[in-house]
Amino acid sequence: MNHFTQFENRPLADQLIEKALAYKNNPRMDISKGLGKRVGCIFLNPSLRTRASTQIAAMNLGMEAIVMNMDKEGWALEMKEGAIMNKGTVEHIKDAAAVMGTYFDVLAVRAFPSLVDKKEDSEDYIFNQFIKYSGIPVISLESAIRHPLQSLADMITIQENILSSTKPKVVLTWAPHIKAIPHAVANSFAEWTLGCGHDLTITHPEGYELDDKFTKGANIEYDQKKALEEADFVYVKNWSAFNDYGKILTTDPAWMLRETHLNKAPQAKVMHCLPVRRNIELSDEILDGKRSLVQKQAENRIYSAQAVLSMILE
Ligand SMILES: NCCC[C@H](NC(=O)CCC(=O)O)C(=O)O
Ligand SMILES: NC(=O)OP(=O)(O)O
Repeated sequence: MNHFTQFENRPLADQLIEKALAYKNNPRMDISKGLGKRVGCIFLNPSLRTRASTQIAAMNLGMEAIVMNMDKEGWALEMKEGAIMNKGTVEHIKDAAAVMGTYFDVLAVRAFPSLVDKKEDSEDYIFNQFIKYSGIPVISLESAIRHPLQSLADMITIQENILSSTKPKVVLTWAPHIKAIPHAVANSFAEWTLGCGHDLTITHPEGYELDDKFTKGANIEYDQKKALEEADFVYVKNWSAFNDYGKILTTDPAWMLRETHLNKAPQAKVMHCLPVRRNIELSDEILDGKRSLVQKQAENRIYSAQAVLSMILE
């Protein structure tokens, strides 16, 4: 594996899940694998889980992680080709990424979308500049359109919590939020869930259709109540509109998942990538109750990152 940016194929996903579970069982089994190697973790946006879990994963492999919060600690980066840099940006991505390529063996980058320029976001322009100019393997720590380390952790969590041998019914439900939120988590969750062969239903208010590049093969159901019937896993997430790009079309609180929504899904487990806006996206009763898998997902972020780093080191 060279870069890790998206779902590639089922055999690779299965291999990553298996590797992650082996590391979960024995986190330091490959403690010398990354000796003498460095991963640079570049954050253009805030993070708790991704930052800490990637560092722990690197440490478990004997690898050194250097974290740079570029939005606060680094020079403001210019991303535009041919820019005349007479304003706020200090250093061009060409120069900065090339330097990173000489300092690190692997680069890991978080670059959220603008939610303003649909074309640039859809091309994952900023993230791809790091690939283009660093010349080393790059891992996505959430780009404008995908969050593959989160999805890998989610697939591990689903696998650990499947009750029967039959195909689980997975439901991705939109939830209200006070801000315009990226599509990356929802896109990737759909991409990985479908890629791993699960049955996926997506429910959201009209106007919140995701890019169909990620949802082809899913059942789209606008009636949330109907969508949730007999669900085994319910993934709760807000995203802003994709068609009317970056807009908030509704904040209808009826879409916030509560226990009563799950009357017809007694076995349903509830997932969220965190951070979660309590009692806006998801109710306390669900987050603090028996259905919640959110802490297990967060824990699995370590092993998802460790499996990916390990495979890149090979
Ligand atoms: N990495 C996990 C989620 C990151 C981001 N959430 C946020 O920006 C939440 C911000 C807030 O709640 O104010 C998202 O959904 O893509
Ligand atoms: N789930 C997730 O990516 O969390 P952070 O934004 O805290 O890294």
